[in-house]
Amino acid sequence: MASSLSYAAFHYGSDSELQRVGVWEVDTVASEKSKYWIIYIHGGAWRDPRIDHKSFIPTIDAVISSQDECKSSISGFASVDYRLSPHPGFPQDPEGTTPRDYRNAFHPDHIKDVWSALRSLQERYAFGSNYVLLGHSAGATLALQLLMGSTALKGSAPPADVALPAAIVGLEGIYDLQGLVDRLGPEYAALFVGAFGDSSNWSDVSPMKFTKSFRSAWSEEHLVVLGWSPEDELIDRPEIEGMQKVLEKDNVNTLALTDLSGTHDGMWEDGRPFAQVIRKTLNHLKSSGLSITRQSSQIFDNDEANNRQGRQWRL
Ligand SMILES: N[C@@H](CC(=O)c1ccccc1NC=O)C(=O)O
Repeated sequence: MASSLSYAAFHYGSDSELQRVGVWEVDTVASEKSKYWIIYIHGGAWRDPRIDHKSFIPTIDAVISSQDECKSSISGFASVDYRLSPHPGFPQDPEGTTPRDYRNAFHPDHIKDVWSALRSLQERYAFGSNYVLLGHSAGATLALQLLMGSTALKGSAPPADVALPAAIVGLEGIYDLQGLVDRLGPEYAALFVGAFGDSSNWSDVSPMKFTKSFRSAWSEEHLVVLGWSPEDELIDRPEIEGMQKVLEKDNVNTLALTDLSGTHDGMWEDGRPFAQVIRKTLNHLKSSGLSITRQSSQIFDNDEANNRQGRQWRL
């Protein structure tokens, strides 16, 4: 399992204990063009201290224990931690907490950390753009924010020396903060205020509200995969379909996989649903001529309304 791979964690910054990445090497010597690193950004609404880089382990296990030959296209796995905002359910005593352990991040700290983590990984392993970047929930927001450049960095220029990925995979992603609050209720606003301040700041950080082109920063070889499960009790279908429309308007190669199974957090806890998405993404990258493909399932075999009962996250 992941324990059969060599694991190491290193820090890419010194302000916070959370400025670290975990790395599981598979075959990092071969730098063949056809091999990819698989890099994960966890979710937890920018604030949940219970979710960290190790939440990627079940997915790694599911990939390496499968018989699928996609394993031979993987150089290694990495999973990014980043500074978190305060969580009201897990208050910290500012007096008794060291600055390194104090969770008081505020936008753009989270996305700046993701850029720094990628730079550090690229310096160490020299994989350039040969990587697939997956993000779950708030991690999917962060992954797509890389394509938004200075808009998602409060006006600062993104680092010029960091290569963008060959593919971005958004899983159960948050793409429009205001839209989620409007559709699903004011509890969602509480998740976003701690990270971004009041709603006047939300459109700049919401990928679905990006007014420039998602294609302009990106090379010819590129792909966005949007994964979603109808059993997700926290993020609804319009969130994924809305993002898909924006990407397609910008002529981004987009693959929507809306028939995954599992609940919002159950998917990474299980690992197999995300492993399946990784397999499909690698196969898609390998297949020639990345033409725009749609694979959205139109089959509503789950009663979404039932799954929406008690839309409540665990505090
Ligand atoms: N467990 C989180 C909530 C959370 O992660 C979440 C809730 C609703 C919609 C998306 C969420 N996470 C995305 O990263 C918390 O307690 O803050």
